[in-house]
Amino acid sequence: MSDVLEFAGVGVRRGGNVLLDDIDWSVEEGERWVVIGPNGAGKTTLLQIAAARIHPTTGVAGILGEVLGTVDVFELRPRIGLSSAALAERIPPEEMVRDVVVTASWGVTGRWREEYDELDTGRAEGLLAALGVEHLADRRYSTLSEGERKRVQIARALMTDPELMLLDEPAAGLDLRGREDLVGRLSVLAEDIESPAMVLVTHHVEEIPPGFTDILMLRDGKVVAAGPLETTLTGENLSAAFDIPLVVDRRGARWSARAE
Ligand SMILES: Nc1ncnc2c1ncn2[C@@H]1O[C@H](COP(=O)(O)OP(=O)(O)OP(=O)(O)O)[C@@H](O)[C@H]1O
Repeated sequence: MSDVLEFAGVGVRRGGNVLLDDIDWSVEEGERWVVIGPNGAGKTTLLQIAAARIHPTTGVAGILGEVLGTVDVFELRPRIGLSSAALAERIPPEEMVRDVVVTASWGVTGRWREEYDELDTGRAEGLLAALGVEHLADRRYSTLSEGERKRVQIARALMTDPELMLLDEPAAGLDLRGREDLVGRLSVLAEDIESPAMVLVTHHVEEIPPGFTDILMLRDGKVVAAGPLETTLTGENLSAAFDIPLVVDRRGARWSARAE
């Protein structure tokens, strides 16, 4: 079994809808994957399985050497760092930024009566510094800009020193400067061999940080293409994923796409 993720025939159904259909996918240690596809393709559903938040209806999902359904998810989840809009919505607006990060070590959002030792608080502050937002540690989360919030969410996802890092549309809602700043920071993380395996969901190839290695393209819950970025991120594959003729360009380690 693959070290990080090993999906075999994974499918998800809700009511009469097929959200994911027969997905085979494996992620090895050290890999950094982009998951791309149009609205409704199944990207978030796929990430929710990888995060051990939902179970597949069919097939087998291996996560960090365990098989989902045969393992206590509460032991598995701290090994996975997750940053998503759904998780961000659960952060209490009045929470102090430092606490938004430190509470990840208990797997909760919202500080209550837990005791955190200096080591935890020190780690949270170090992660805020690594993301360039240490000066915001004593601010309330609700007072941050969207770009600042995104960076705090990533610091939180790293708090438990995860073996797998999942980022669902981290650049959504950011302006150009915010996007470029975030892409640069994610690139530093991606190029660090100490970083966990990473999976980043996006709609835009412009948001792929340098250092990412592979891409999975989804459409209508199915895999259109999967493999190394250099050979898989082609106009032909992206056109098939988005169902319009697209041209893909690469300049250095950055990608762009436009209609043909
Ligand atoms: N509980 C549910 N019941 C029925 N359909 C659902 C349910 N949850 C999601 N879906 C549908 O499944 C499809 C895939 O959803 P998902 O959120 O995984 O797509 P996505 O690729 O992340 O989309 P987006 O890019 O818009 O965020 C969508 O058509 C969505 O409406």
